[in-house]
Amino acid sequence: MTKDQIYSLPQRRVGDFTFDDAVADVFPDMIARSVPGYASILSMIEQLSSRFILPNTNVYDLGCSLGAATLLMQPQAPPDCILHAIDNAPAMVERLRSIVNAQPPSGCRIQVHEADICEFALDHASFVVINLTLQFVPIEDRTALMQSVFDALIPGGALLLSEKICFEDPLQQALLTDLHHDFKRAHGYSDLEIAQKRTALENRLLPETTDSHVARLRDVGFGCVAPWFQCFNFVSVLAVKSEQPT
Ligand SMILES: C[S@@+](CC[C@H](N)C(=O)[O-])C[C@H]1O[C@@H](n2cnc3c(N)ncnc32)[C@H](O)[C@@H]1O
Ligand SMILES: O=C(O)C(=O)C[C@]1(C(=O)O)C=C[C@@H](O)C=C1
Repeated sequence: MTKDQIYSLPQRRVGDFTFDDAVADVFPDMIARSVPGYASILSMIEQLSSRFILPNTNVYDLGCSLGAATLLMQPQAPPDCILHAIDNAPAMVERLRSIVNAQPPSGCRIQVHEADICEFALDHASFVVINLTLQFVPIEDRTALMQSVFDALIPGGALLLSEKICFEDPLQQALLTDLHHDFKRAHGYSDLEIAQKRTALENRLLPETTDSHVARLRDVGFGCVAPWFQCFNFVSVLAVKSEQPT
């Protein structure tokens, strides 16, 4: 795994964070050392996919990057499912296509799409994952996207949403941010790397509170909305569409 050193040298002007070739090359290392609980979330996506994915349905990984979640879900999916892995970063899509093409043919089909998840038509889905990606979608577009996920799900289908979050209480915000930075330091990032990446993400990654996410998911129609995981300022929520229309 190539080590993430993108922010290790001082930059005169830190530009906005983008999912370009440099990031895609180091992404597995970057995300593992930046998101506390990332491995646990992935492992639960694998477990949840075996429960929720049903035969002859679509499964979506929205903002799939290099397909970490997609590749864990594939063995859980019956062969007549189609697993759609969608990302709008060419650097991610190109690498994921090579990874998928290098796999021995087995399990359900994976279709990799280079597309904006806000414009992609979703249909007949049993399980949808949006892992650390809604945070990069403009806030004003998030409800429409969650509505399109809800509308595409079959009754009993589920959405797994993981996000970096913020807090209304300034003391909680400061403490959890500090703990996140301690986590990064403990995983080898310097204060310079932490500070420069923070600047790069400032206008790109717009976190909301857990309450805002839960309220939005309820508003678009989910009958059961269950935050099931939190580590510092990262949360994962499972939302299930009721079997009966409400
Ligand atoms: C933090 S990464 C997601 C990590 C990945 N889901 C995982 O579990 O490893 C965010 C990804 O979302 C993609 N992305 C951001 N906005 C998007 C959009 N509007 N449409 C499609 N992909 C988007 C980025 O290109 C990036 O690959
Ligand atoms: O490094 C951070 O502070 C993060 O917020 C981590 C985060 C994310 O949550 O998406 C940011 C950018 C990279 O895609 C990987 C992880």
